[in-house]
Parts: sequence; structure tokens; C-alpha cells
Amino acid sequence: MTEALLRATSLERTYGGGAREFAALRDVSLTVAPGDWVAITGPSGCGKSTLLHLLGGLDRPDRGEVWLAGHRIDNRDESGRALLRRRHVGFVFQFLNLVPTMTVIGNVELPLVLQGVGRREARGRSLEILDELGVADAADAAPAELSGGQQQRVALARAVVHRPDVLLADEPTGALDSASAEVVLDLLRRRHGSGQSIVLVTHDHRIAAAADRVVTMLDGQIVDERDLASTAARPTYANLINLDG
Ligand SMILES: Nc1ncnc2c1ncn2[C@@H]1O[C@H](COP(=O)(O)OP(=O)(O)OP(=O)(O)O)[C@@H](O)[C@H]1O
Repeated sequence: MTEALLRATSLERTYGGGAREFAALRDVSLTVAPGDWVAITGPSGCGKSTLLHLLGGLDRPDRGEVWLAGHRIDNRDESGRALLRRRHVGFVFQFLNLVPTMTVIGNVELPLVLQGVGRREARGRSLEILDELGVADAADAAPAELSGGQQQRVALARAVVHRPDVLLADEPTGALDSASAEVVLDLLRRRHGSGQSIVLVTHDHRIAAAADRVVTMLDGQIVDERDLASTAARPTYANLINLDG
């Protein structure tokens, strides 16, 4: 059996305390094999972002374990998790988190610079990916000068430029019109085709339909898991919409 790239077991995450205590994740387990493409879907507030943050080591569970590329990460401190994250993960945040004081290309180069890649190569690789996403013209602009959709593509460029083992993306097409969403999907398909593992959170069933596996959450739990890769005909948008039913 291939070793899992990501394995989360029995995750619990509670926010607040006392009367305000809220269980955002309850006994959630998920395994992602190398090359898997998993879509996490479900209604607002069901725990999708919380799960993605735990998978990427951005947050720690109250209970349960997270293993990334053979390393247990849930019991490491922030700097230990950051080190592994830098090496293995690309993350697209729901609220993007672009560095406002850096140019677009400065933002995209960042993961490469942190890995010690030289300036020249970092710039070349960053421009290539910005071009692939149709935002190379904005390379020298500040993020605030871009539309929400353009910023979203820049955040995706930053997350994949260093070719991480796994891309974790929180609503990567949320602010995009359908033509731009298609550009993003094409990039994800190409990356997946070259072996990139992807875990993405989406409300959009058309985006979810591109994945190999769709995981549906409700009230902090996984309530449905479907394998689309092994079905002869990938379900259509109309079929997938029944996932919520
Ligand atoms: N830092 C926090 N403190 C308190 N409650 C939180 C915190 N983060 C999330 N929550 C709550 O936990 C629940 C799960 O949140 P989460 O963001 O994981 O859901 P989601 O499915 O990603 O939602 P959406 O689709 O709206 O982004 C929500 O009820 C949310 O209000």
C-alpha cells in the first residue's frame, strides 16, 4: 500500500470555552494518498476551513493526530510545523493573506526565496505561473491594485510555485467569474496530471466534480465520501447537487 501523504485521525477541534464552547470538528478522519484530488464541500460553518487548517498544520487539534509526508505534525510547535509546511504544503487562504507591502511577484516568489532558490530563478518561475494564470501583467503592482479575482489567482500562484507535495486551497475560485474559474481549474488539472495532490474546499459543485473524491461535511463531521475517479462517468453538476440533499 502506498504511504499516505496526509493522514488525519479522529480530529476534534473546539473553539471558545464554557458556555461559548463550540465543537467545530467532531471525530473527523481523512486520508490523502500521493496524487489524490479531494474536494471538501458542505454548508457554511460545517468545519471545512477548520479541517483544512489542521491538515496544513496552521492550527492544532484538541484531539486526534495529523501526519504529513510521514511526519506527525499535530504535536509540534509553530516553528516545527512551519518547517514541514514550507517543505510540503502550498496553502490558499480563504481571505488570501497576500502581503500588502510587497508586489504581486514579490508575494509569489516568497515560498521559493524561503527555500533558498536564487532571485533570478525565483523570478522566472513566478512569472511563468502568473502567466499561466493570466495575471503576469500585474507582476509589479501591489495586491491592493488588483481585483478580488486577480488577487485570488495570485494567491494560487504563490501556493503552487514551489511545487509542494500537496496544495490545500480554501475556496480558490470563490471570487472568480466562470471564465476565470475555468483558468484556475485548468491549472489544477495540469498540476494533478503531473502528480500534485490537491485538497480543496469549495461550495461549487462544478469545481468539486473535477476531484477524484468528494467529501461532504455537516455540523463538524464527514457525512458522505464519494469516489468519482472510479466511476465510469464523472457525475454531472446536476447529479452532484444531490450530495447536499
Ligand atoms: N477562531 C474561531 N473562534 C470561534 N469560532 C470559530 C473560529 N473559527 C471558526 N469558528 C466557528 O467554527 C465553525 C466552523 O467554522 P469553519 O470556518 O471551519 O467552517 P466552514 O465550513 O469553512 O465555513 P464557510 O464555508 O462559511 O467558510 C463555525 O461555526 C465558525 O463560526
